[in-house]
Formats: sequence, C-alpha cells, structure tokens
Amino acid sequence: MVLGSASPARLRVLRAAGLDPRVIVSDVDEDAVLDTLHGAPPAEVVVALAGAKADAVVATILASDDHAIDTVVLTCDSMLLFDGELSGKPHTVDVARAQWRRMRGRSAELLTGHRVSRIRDSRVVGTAQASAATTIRFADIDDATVDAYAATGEPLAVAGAFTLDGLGGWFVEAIDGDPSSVIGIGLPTVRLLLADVGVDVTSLWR
Ligand SMILES: Nc1nc2c(ncn2[C@@H]2O[C@H](COP(=O)(O)OP(=O)(O)OP(=O)(O)O)[C@@H](O)[C@H]2O)c(=O)[nH]1
Repeated sequence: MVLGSASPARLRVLRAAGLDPRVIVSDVDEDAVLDTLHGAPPAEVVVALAGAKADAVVATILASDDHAIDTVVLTCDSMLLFDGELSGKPHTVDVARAQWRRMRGRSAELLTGHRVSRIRDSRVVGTAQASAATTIRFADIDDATVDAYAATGEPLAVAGAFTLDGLGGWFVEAIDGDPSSVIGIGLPTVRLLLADVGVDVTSLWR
C-alpha cells in the first residue's frame, strides 16, 4: 500500500493497525483546489481534496518505470466544520487561539475525506472515495489554558487546532463517531473502500 500523505499521524494510525505503507507525498496546492470548491457541501470538499492528492500521487507512480506495480494508494484530507465553516490548520498561534476561543465549550465536526485508488498493470483499475464525520465536544477552557496550548505549537499544524491523541486530548470531553478518522484516517471507512476495489484489509496486515 502507498500512503499519499505527509501526515505522521496518518502513518502512525496505519502502522498501529498492521500496515506498513510506502509514503509518497503529494505536492497538491490545497488552497488552489479549495478555490474551485466554493459552495460545495463540506463532505464533498474533503473528498475532493483527497482526490486531488490521489491524482498527484498516482501520476508519480505511473510515471515510474516499474510496470509490475500492483498497489493501492490511500489519500486523505481532514477539516473541521464549525458553525457552518470549514477550517484546516491554523498555521499561527493567533489563529489557533481565536479558533479555541470560539469553539471551547461547544461541539464541531471533524470531517475526513478518503480516496482509495487501485493500480495494476500500470493503470488505475479501481477507485473508491468517502468521507467520515466525527462530532467533537470541546471543554470550556479559560483564556490562560487556550494561550498555553497554542504556545506549544501543537495546534498549529493540525486540522481544527486540536489533537485527540496529543496535548489536545486534555480538552476533548467527548466524541461521537470514529476516533481514527479524527486523527486523520478513518479505519472502518478505509476498510470498506478497500473492499470496493477488491482488496481485503486483512491481506495487507504485516
Ligand atoms: N495526531 C493528530 N493529528 C491530527 C488530528 N486531527 C487532525 N490531525 C492532522 O491534521 C492534519 C490535517 O491536514 P491535512 O491537510 O488533511 O493533511 P496534511 O497533514 O497536510 O498531510 P497531507 O495528507 O500530505 O496533505 C493531518 O496531518 C492530520 O493527521 C488529531 O486528533 N491528532
């Protein structure tokens, strides 16, 4: 399997779940793709972004001269849907603090889009895609805690400015949905997408 993602968290989830994928990072300009998706439903946005990453990684694989490839490429994209707005990574401390001041004490949905692309005999023989949504309830933390968390830098590089499995875990009171899709790759969703392209996930276990 090929994981088309630079996300260390996605790789960690797959390895803990028995896979040892090769990593090929796509160089997709996500903002450029987002510009073509104004008005699209949020679930379609994250699936479209995962698809754009897949197209780039598949092109890289097909450009190689290894024609005996029989593999599956998995790509994802995660964003937070809060008050009707999709947001990705904050990138700066100020944006992370503002995000937390708005969402503390409230709930939001972490959406993850997935694309599975099966390659055999140097061509794509099957694709499947789907999104997963998990509701997150955030603790009502005070300004000093928000500032301390933002200052760690952790929330800057993750969708929605929080992690479930890191420092952010102190501030996630409850979730309703698949926990792995919050971290960045929904295992139950991917299991069904792999089946759609004729791959039994148990055959991929190390
Ligand atoms: N560890 C952890 N990471 C999270 C969590 N929520 C979101 N993320 C990460 O936030 C990032 C979302 O940004 P994306 O644009 O989907 O992915 P990326 O990190 O840019 O990597 P690419 O797949 O190469 O685009 C991913 O790396 C997710 O793994 C979480 O709860 N825990």
